[in-house]
Amino acid sequence: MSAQTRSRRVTCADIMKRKGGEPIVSLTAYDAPMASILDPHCDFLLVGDSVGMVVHGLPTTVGVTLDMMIMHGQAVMRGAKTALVVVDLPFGSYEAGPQQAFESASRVMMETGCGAVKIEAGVYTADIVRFLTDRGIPVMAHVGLRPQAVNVTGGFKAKGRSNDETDTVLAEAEAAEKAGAFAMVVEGVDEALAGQVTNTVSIPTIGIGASATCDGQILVTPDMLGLFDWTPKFVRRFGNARERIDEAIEAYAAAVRNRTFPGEAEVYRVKKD
Ligand SMILES: Nc1nc(=O)c2c([nH]1)NC[C@@H]1CN(c3ccc(C(=O)N[C@@H](CCC(=O)O)C(=O)O)cc3)CN21
Ligand SMILES: CC(C)C(=O)C(=O)O
Ligand SMILES: [Mg+2]
Repeated sequence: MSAQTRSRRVTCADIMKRKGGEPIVSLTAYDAPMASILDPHCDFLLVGDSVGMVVHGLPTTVGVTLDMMIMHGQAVMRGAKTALVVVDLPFGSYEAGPQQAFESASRVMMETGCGAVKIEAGVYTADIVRFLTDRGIPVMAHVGLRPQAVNVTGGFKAKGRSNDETDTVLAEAEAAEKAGAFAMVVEGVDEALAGQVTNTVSIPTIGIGASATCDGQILVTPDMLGLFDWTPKFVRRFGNARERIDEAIEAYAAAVRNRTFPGEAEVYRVKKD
């Protein structure tokens, strides 16, 4: 199913079928109006825990709560008509084990109506992925650079710098696939390693900073729109939202100051009865 011609919502099975086929297009979404703009262009929308950084101004994703994810998930579901919606499980809501993960993931599914959840997968999360999948919750894994582990890894560093690191990422990917994940995000890994992961697993890989070897791509929407000054290596700015917004605000401020706003067309002249 290609974008724009869809008569029903994209499913996890649709995404799985795209392995090795037409690249999967995805972006992050956090609110209803933006979701409605992204929807016709994307196969799936991710309600990423990056919301903490790009919407709430937190320094990392570690402070994001399950309630925040549910509230943004609900908003995105109201705007996204046909794209699959995937919601990130935030830090602290699944790592304790399958039971905790099921409680969090089932709340997300029930309260938002989204189609799948995503977890940052270490090898240890295989049990969690299996437990959720067996009980009706589709899981997207997230391997490589795992932002929720920033306090252990000491920074957002690309993976693949040593054989050890390469083996770990491959092991994470294979564990997630075997445990029943329907797709996986591969973040911040060396191009050769991304190709190795994509060739090894039978489920689609969605890259972010992981080269064109992946089966699809994702970016943080405000990054690709050019809303921020920061540009890590993997981001391409497809727009210049910051300048466009700045121009509009500047024009508004000038119009207020010189009293040309509100103008003739923008005032109420109501008849008295
Ligand atoms: N706005 C935003 N965009 C993202 O892509 C994003 C978030 N927030 N928050 C959650 C994670 C964190 N991510 C990040 C954050 C920083 C770098 C970064 O600074 N990378 C450097 C160093 C890379 C290296 O030396 O290995 C770079 O220059 O790319 C990478 C990924 C990706 N995710
Ligand atoms: C960068 C993507 C994959 C993500 O996990 C997020 O936006 O939180
Ligand atoms: Mg995330």
